[in-house]
Amino acid sequence: MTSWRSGRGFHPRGLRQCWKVMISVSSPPAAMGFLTVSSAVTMSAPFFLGRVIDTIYTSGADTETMTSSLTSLCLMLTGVFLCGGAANAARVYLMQISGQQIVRNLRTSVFSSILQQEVAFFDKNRTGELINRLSADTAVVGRSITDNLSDGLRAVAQAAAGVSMMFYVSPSLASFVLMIVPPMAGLAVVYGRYLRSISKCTQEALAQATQLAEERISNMRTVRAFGKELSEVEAYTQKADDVLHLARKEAVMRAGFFGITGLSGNIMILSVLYKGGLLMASQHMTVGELSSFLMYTFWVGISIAGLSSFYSELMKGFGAGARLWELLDRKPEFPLNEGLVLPSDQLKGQLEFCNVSFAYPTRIEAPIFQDLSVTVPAGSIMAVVGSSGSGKSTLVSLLLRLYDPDAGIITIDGHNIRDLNPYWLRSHIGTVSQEPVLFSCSVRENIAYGAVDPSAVTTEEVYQAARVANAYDFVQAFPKGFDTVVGEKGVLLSGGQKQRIAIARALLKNPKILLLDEATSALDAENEFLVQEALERLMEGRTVVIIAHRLSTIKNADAVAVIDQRCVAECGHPTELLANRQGLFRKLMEKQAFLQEEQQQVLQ
Ligand SMILES: Nc1ncnc2c1ncn2[C@@H]1O[C@H](COP(=O)(O)OP(=O)(O)OP(=O)(O)O)[C@@H](O)[C@H]1O
Repeated sequence: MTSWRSGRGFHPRGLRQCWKVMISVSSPPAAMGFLTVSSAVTMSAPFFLGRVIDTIYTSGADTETMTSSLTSLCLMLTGVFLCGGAANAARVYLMQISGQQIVRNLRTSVFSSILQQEVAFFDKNRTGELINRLSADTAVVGRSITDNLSDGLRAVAQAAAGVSMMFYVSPSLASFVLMIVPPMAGLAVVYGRYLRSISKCTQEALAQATQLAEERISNMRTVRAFGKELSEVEAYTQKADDVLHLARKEAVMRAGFFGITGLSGNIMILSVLYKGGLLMASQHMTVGELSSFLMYTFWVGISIAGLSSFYSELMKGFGAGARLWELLDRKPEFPLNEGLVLPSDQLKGQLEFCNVSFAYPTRIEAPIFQDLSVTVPAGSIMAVVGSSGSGKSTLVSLLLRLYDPDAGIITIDGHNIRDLNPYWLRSHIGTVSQEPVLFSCSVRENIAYGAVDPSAVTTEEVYQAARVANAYDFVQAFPKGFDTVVGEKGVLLSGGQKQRIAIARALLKNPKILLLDEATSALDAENEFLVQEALERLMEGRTVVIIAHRLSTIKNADAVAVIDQRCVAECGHPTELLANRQGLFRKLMEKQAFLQEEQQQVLQ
């Protein structure tokens, strides 16, 4: 965990982001108006109340004059107070609404910023941490610049008005009493800095706890299978203890700070009574003026306490916000929607890797490819084979431009994919992975997800894609048909069913290029036949790169690329490669045939 002492002064980037968030909402100007009215009313009250007291004292025995002055003053004050109450209610309402708008804008900006980042960013940042930033950090920042801001501004306005009125009523008493303000302000700054750094550490500790919980809950089946529930609770408790430890430190500081501010407030009142009493005795102050002054002292004391709390909340927000500003300011390595857009109807789909070298950014010391070259002619099927970990899936990731090669280029119809608009590029590439990911929504929505604009997809188009993918019958057999919700990651479906929904999704996209990762896990004979048939229909008329695990798929390919030692070791028609007895492909196939034979024997 980072040290809580690491906090520094205001960061201009934080202030800039804060300002952007603030100006993204519309109601603050009106709220400011109501704030001014309600503060003016509140701060005029002590002055008029002093007048009422002086009226009572100076009218002597003339009860009639006193009654009429008192009545008119009280009626006027009631009217002013009513206006003040209404203005205050309007201020609170508008600030609450602005607050919610700010949190909403902050959340959508952070979510959008996360989704714009390149895939390598997600290799380095853990999901739980990002979710924590989106939910917890935005809430802390939002609270600190919204609910808190309204009360803080009110405190500023009231403290300023109160101090001015104190000088107006008695300049000498005001100068005496306000000597306490500079040391208190110094204390508040020190306290604020402490809070900001500790808040940053608290958010980091919370993020680690969320990360652990998120990972374990989403992989609950594994936790259960290994019987690790208790040890996982223990691990989570340790993370929660880290948060508690920081909260204790914050509580000690908070207690000290608020104890000192409370004491200072009382000392201020006592000083006013002492010095004011002396001024009254020397006829330099009336009883009404002393009463007004005392009330202003109260208000200023309350406002200063409000200001300290505003400042400390703001500092907590800055602490939590440090991680958010980083994310909001982060520019993705490659923008999603810039670059060349080719006429889609002229796209043929020829793929070429030219001397590609690549290492994952998180493991630059272990290159996956070195000078890898291979060509996939338009409309052909290229099967990619190789031992586990040789880089077959990496090849697919590079084609999708999830990562950029460190050297060499990848082209589509002769165009370097780095020059192409990534949205356009991906709209022409369909993928079906080994374990297709479905979202927790209906089958219909999952299939329509493949289209550029899912809302424009008709029911008939969804049905047609499902029919071609051999998914229509089993989906219709569900009680809610295509409206059946498939559960998180499609957990309510079997492996073969998920595959066929994913094929329907790819069909709806109608891509020119298809990247397939054949399922390694054995499906039952019927499912395998249905999936295979659906895949064959999907592949028709497209350029296909398939990470192949089955002999049948490999035999039907136009060419096979064998990946070994970080490059394409052999490439050619499967029968040609099989003919080479010393070849790598032949050895791989012999191994696979041997494994299949063993499998058959076990089944018999
Ligand atoms: N995101 C990543 N960050 C760092 N290294 C990775 C990442 N993804 C894969 N690797 C590493 O890259 C190498 C190639 O992985 P890849 O998944 O491409 O192999 P594969 O041939 O598809 O394997 P398999 O047949 O087992 O699926 C492996 O050593 C793997 O550990």
